[in-house]
Amino acid sequence: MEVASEKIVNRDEITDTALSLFAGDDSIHIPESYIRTDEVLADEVVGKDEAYELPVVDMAKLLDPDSSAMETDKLGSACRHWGFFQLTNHGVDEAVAQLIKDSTVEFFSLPLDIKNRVAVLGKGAGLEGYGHHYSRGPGDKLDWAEGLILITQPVHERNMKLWPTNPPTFRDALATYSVEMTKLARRLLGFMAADIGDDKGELVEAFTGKRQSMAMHYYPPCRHPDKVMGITPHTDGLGLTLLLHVDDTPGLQIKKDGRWYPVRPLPGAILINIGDVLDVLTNGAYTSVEHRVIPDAERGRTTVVFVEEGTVGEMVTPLPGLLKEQEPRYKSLDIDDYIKGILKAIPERTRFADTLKI
Ligand SMILES: O=C(O)CCC(=O)C(=O)O
Ligand SMILES: [Fe+2]
Repeated sequence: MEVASEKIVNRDEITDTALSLFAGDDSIHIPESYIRTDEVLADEVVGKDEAYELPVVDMAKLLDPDSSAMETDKLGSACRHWGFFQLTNHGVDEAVAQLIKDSTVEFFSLPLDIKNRVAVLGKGAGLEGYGHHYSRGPGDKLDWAEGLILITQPVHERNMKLWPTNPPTFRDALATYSVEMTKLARRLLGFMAADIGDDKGELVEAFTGKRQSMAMHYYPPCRHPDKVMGITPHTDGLGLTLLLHVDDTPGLQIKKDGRWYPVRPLPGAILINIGDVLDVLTNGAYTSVEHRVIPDAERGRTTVVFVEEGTVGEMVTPLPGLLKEQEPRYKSLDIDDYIKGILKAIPERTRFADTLKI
């Protein structure tokens, strides 16, 4: 992402000390830079004595003419009220999903010097590569995780110096998985379009041929999960996010009405969440949801996240077709300026899309 080279977002490298810490070395105290107890405990986590259900959408029911309308309503309701859902029967090629899962696990288990061959290139050099997740205030706090972020589409924007060659399957896994996710996103967007009343294909068009990126995360277990954050609370700044759980370790929490709801990964499901840009494209009908990760006390957790951008031409804007019957709730902005805006907003922990609200 060329525009990402603005000197504003920082990703710290993973050091030997960080890895020993993550490996649970008792002789190392958790450094202050990882301690965020106040923030972790600030808002209530729903659970223990309260039953709750989070949205699940079934792709097989969306595709079946007998159940499609009802399931589309369910999809719409999840996108409007929760901004996320777990998608079952999604039809993703199992071998392709397995390849990216295995390659990711293998990558994170490699010695640090090999992983650091694709390390983040340092302050101001862009968001891609292996390292800590980008720092999102307060101060210089670090997330309890290793991450690898890469642009996957368009092909000419791939930064091959940062695409791991170890394990040898990784590059192929990334390329084939991104194709598979593109197909799935297309399909889902078609049902979202039906739900919001976009009968001109504008929503699918907005995502066709646009930039895509992937983030692989490994959240090591932490014996003090009330002290550290696996990923700082945020909304996804771009369009649509599709998340694959590599294991069944819990950790992701979704915020609704001021409380955190832990997600229990459904075996084989893909988790979908609405990013800020999709909120804008739907003129505020869909909600981008705040989420965070708290590491598990016992088990590591690995995820593979695919993100797709969406624009009308080059613009982040409500879909023109929707504005025939609705007043715009967001101003329009060129995607390059929008990305500059979100990069500036990341360390400030603000949601740049809010500045476009009318
Ligand atoms: O790994 C997860 O559960 C969440 C990752 C995430 O929020 C992101 O990559 O934006
Ligand atoms: Fe996210």
